[in-house]
Amino acid sequence: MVAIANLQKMKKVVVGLSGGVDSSTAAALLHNQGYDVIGLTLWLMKGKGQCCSEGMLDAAKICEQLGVPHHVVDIRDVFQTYIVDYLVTGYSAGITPLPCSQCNKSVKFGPMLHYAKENLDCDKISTGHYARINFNPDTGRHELLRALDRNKDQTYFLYDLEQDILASVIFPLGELQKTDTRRIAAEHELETADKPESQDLCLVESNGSMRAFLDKYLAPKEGDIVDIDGKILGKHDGTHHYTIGQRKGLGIAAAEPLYVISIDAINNRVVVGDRTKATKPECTIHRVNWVSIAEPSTPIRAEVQVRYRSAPVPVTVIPLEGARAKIVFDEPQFSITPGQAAVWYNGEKVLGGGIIEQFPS
Ligand SMILES: Nc1ncnc2c1ncn2[C@@H]1O[C@H](COP(=O)(O)OP(=O)(O)OP(=O)(O)O)[C@@H](O)[C@H]1O
Repeated sequence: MVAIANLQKMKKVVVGLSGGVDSSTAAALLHNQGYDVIGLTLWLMKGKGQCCSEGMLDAAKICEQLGVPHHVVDIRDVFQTYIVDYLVTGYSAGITPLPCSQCNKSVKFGPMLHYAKENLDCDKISTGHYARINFNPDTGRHELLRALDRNKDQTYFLYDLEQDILASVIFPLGELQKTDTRRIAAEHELETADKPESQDLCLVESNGSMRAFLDKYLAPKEGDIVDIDGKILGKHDGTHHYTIGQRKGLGIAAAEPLYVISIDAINNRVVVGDRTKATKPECTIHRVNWVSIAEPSTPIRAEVQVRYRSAPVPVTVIPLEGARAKIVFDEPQFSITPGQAAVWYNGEKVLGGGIIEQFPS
């Protein structure tokens, strides 16, 4: 009897439902596999209104279709602190923060697992992310691997998940192509089967643009656009409207294309220069999380991605004290942006990642 009770407990899973096709299909697949599925929708954004309630309603419909319970948890305050405040503080300090990895760690997976354990006596959670997890018995670590659908792979946003979370997560879509997901959703006649893709950044989706979102929190503040020698070339209306490597929207006529090469929020200046000035041979990383391997004691070779859609490039990663690392690129790289994540891989395996630090001025 004890063994059967344990088996039943093992099979329970809380599935994070956004109301989109990916999480709906993840729930349907787990339900088919005999899991005792419980749907959970996190209410994330303040003032988002209809868009959020549509997601919750669609999630509720999926749970009704599958005949499983649906819970909604209000964590708008957590989202406000970890995402909205984080973005506003970061942009005002002259960096370009990446909210998604932070959202996954602190807003989604952490609170979901906490709620599942505390309220539902359940220690497994699942989402519709495209990624894979493999337990390596030799190292005792849960490895994070790229999705088989490389175009949908979301490991860049998941590098910050720690071992205790990875041990509790199931990614049912990691081995599927997106076309398979749509087909399975249609076969199950899921309400969400034909729902359009959501945008990469939910805040942008609900505000029209990142600029519109930031303008709600940060007042315009006119300042100078200067070259590397401090010569004034134009005016800007707030350093938070700019990002490293940006070329469009500078409003400066010049013989050669100019790019943002640094953002000096303290002196309210945006510094521009030609493309060569926007390349860097190395950068330092903080808040490093080693994922599939333990922190090494010596430098390692890897391929790093410095933006979600950027191609991985060969590097040496040098571990530093205090959850930091230095990355030395084999070839200098364009547009290394403080605040964005650098995630390093060995083939399909995520070795580690962290946040790019500001460059010394
Ligand atoms: N508000 C939410 N509540 C619970 N889980 C969520 C929520 N938003 C996202 N998730 C989970 O995180 C996963 C990835 O979210 P993302 O925002 O990247 O959406 P997506 O890839 O378009 O997936 P979907 O099609 O399910 O919306 C979702 O598949 C879902 O499992």
